Amino acid sequence: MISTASPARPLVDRYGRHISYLRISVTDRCDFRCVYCMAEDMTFLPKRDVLSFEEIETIAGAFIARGATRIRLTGGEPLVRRDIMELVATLGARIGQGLEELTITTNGSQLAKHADGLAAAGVKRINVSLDTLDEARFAAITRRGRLTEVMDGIAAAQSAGIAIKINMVAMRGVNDDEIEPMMAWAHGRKMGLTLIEGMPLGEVGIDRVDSYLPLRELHDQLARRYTLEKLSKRTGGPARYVHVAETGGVLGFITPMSHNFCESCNRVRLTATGQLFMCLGQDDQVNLRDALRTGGAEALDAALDQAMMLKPKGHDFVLDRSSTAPSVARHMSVTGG
Ligand SMILES: Nc1nc2c(ncn2[C@@H]2O[C@H](COP(=O)(O)OP(=O)(O)OP(=O)(O)O)[C@@H](O)[C@H]2O)c(=O)[nH]1
Ligand SMILES: C[S@@+](CC[C@H](N)C(=O)[O-])C[C@H]1O[C@@H](n2cnc3c(N)ncnc32)[C@H](O)[C@@H]1O
Ligand code: SF4
Ligand code: SF4
Repeated sequence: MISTASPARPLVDRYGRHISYLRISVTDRCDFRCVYCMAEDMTFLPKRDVLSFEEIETIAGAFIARGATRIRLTGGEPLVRRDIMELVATLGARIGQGLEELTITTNGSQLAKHADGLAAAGVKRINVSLDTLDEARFAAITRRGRLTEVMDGIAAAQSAGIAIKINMVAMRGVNDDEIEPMMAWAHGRKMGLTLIEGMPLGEVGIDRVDSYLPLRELHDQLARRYTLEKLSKRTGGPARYVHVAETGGVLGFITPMSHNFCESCNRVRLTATGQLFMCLGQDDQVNLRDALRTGGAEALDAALDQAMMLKPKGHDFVLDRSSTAPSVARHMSVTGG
């Protein structure tokens, strides 16, 4: 059951930033092992510690009561969690009752079977992660995935009327030769494309320094070949968008490494086991599962206040040869990106 008992006090951190966006990692498990996200051998969170759907709904309800208007389900791969559509349906029922948007970030592998259910629950747009259009390269980057399944998933979501943004982690020497083809492909199918700079989280399968591609540089290169018109459009996320006159599509840039966007941060992240991380790039956390299990709605509300006091100003990502360890030890799959 979703709690509505909390007082309607907005969530504002020490720096005056309003937190209106909750990202929920429903599982840290995944059917892929993308080289920039996970290691080949991963130790996952113990299943017994994972929040039940009822607990996730209660926590989501507490956020909505405190002014959160957007929820994104992520992971790991959110669509591999058993019975995930039950959670999607319950959260979707909150749309229009405080919640303005429910969405999901997915690798697309299970999308074909869930696209209609997502649309029926009120999901209007989703982000699908795809770094290449080449089958062999796709298999190498994901270490597991089959490109045709993702393509089928994308087609099913489009048929269900869901708008799609493609997320592509841009990596020098891995997929940088595919940026223009990916843009033509996505824009030709009425999908947005957002390029992402790799972030140093967790020990993984690539050399992050060698593969780092500064997107400012890339933007300037593209600007010599295309007419890039800056858009004021913001989704509440860190991406900056341009309209590409030649393709008629939208291109986004997420640049945590080359341009820090933390001053306008509006989000926090709940892990599958109920830890609330206040920043993707820091370790500050509050245990909402313990608060909920031991103290109920009141303790949960107090834990949200504590979280606002602990939210850091921003990340301290470092990417150079002098720092061999990743800036943050946990993998992206724990907090869901
Ligand atoms: N550093 C940083 N990166 C983020 C943040 N939010 C999302 N990202 C990264 O952006 C990439 C795309 O994330 P998505 O889950 O698709 O979300 P989004 O692009 O914020 O989605 P929109 O709501 O459509 O703007 C991932 O690699 C995330 O790790 C953030 O607050 N800080
Ligand atoms: C962690 S995944 C979780 C959701 C889903 N499994 C997917 O891949 O879309 C969320 C996003 O984070 C991105 N990501 C993962 N590791 C990253 C890293 N180290 N740096 C930048 N983006 C990363 C992925 O490409 C994906 O777009
Ligand atoms: S990026 Fe997404 S699909 Fe790839 S390993 Fe991480 S969680 Fe799985
Ligand atoms: S790095 Fe942290 S503070 Fe910066 S935008 Fe991301 S979550 Fe917010």
